[in-house]
Amino acid sequence: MAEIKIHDKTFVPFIESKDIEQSIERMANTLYQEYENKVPVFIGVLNGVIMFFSDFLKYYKGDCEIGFLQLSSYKGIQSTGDINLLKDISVDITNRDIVILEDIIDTGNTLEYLYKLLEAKPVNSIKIITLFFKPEVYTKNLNIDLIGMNIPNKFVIGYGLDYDGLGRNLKDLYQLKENI
Ligand SMILES: O=P(O)(O)OC[C@H]1O[C@H](OP(=O)(O)OP(=O)(O)O)[C@H](O)[C@@H]1O
Ligand code: HPA
Repeated sequence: MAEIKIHDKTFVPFIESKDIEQSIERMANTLYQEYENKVPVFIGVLNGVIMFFSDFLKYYKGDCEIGFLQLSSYKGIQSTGDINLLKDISVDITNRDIVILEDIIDTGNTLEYLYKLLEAKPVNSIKIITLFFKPEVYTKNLNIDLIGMNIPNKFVIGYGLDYDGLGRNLKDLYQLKENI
């Protein structure tokens, strides 16, 4: 894996896809044990979740349904703190057991918005899971039910995550070089 340049920034290899997938397999098995006799609805938070969502489903052994919503708040490598709901939840979740899948929880601003959005919905239960988590910068007290990997506070791209629109199609995760 070599360094790559995207827009004005250089990124270095950080986590290989095979290690990411191992972590996802563990997450899928953990959830399967919890929902064995239920049919959960997995809701992906677009856009960043695309690869995680798809790989997670491949490893999940039970019956499940899916849906999506789309939120956006980043400009460059910074959270604007201003969350835009670009697409509301695409399926009826009334009385359902829902699991929200996030690709990354960083400041927690998006998670806080999600909690407020979901509070108003008549669901049976809610779990929030994330593939990547940055514990050093997470500022909220909100519960995260399952975390795939803790990562340091450095901007990452690849495996669905972007820097100003680019980099989502990289299969491995890369880290901003200037921060090292
Ligand atoms: O914890 P936070 O600091 O709020 O960051 C996490 C959020 O940021 C990214 O979304 P983004 O707004 O970049 O939209 P995208 O998924 O379309 O890239 C990511 O997919 C999370 O939803
Ligand atoms: N990379 C890409 N998108 C993000 C990040 C990150 O490190 N944190 C929050 N959204």
